[in-house]
Amino acid sequence: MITLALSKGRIFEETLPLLKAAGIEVLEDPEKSRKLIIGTTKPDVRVVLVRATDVPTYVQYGGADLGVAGKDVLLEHGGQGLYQPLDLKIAKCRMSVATRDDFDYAAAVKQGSRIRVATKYTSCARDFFADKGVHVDVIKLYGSMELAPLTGLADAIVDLVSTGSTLKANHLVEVEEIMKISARLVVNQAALKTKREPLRQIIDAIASAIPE
Ligand SMILES: Nc1ncnc2c1ncn2[C@@H]1O[C@H](COP(=O)(O)OP(=O)(O)OP(=O)(O)O)[C@@H](O)[C@H]1O
Ligand SMILES: O=P(O)(O)OC[C@H]1O[C@H](OP(=O)(O)OP(=O)(O)O)[C@H](O)[C@@H]1O
Repeated sequence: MITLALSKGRIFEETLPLLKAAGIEVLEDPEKSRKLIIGTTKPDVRVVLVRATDVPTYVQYGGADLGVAGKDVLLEHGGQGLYQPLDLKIAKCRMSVATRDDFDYAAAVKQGSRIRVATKYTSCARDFFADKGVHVDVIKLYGSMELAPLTGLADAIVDLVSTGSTLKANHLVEVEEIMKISARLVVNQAALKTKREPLRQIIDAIASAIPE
């Protein structure tokens, strides 16, 4: 049995066409069912539904043989025990710094002031500002980062941006891009040895279906 870990929502939706190219079709719609284990048209392949941030953990410890996770999630996890053979080029966005539109970020950075940064991505944020030589206090949040500068909790946030409409709706502006983000295929390193052939077949078929 091959177990694939996916998160509901955009990762699931955008992975479906890649799986289809590998001859794998999921038998149930996770938005309509409460099931966490879903069968596929391949009797020896099943999908487990986990939180996006839990995908690397499931694959690292062998709860799943492979999975799909955003680069953001993988960087925060650390990637230990994971083989990352493919950039799937799906769930594309960028990780950026954003502030209130009336906050002078350039001046704060230039003056060497200490900046308070709220984010779910504490490790990426720390690395980014350390490289720039900017002193920051990082505050860990689990969601609704946009609220932090509006309530005075922080001067800036590090969050994902795609169309920019979430920032705009909250009177925030993107002041610096940290990195481009897309989802990766991750594979358990031990499974790659014990289930070499079936995993190779899936990886190769997915590779040939990756969008340009
Ligand atoms: N607006 C976006 N556009 C494109 N891709 C995105 C966007 N937001 C997030 N992503 C990518 O999709 C992945 C999954 O995001 P999703 O919103 O489905 O889960 P989440 O709510 O962040 O996770 P969790 O449920 O663990 O909090 C992210 O890790 C990121 O790589
Ligand atoms: O630039 P935009 O196109 O507005 O996208 C950016 C938003 O997308 C993500 O949230 P998501 O929509 O996944 O909601 P979530 O908070 O449930 O993760 C991210 O956390 C931003 O808030």
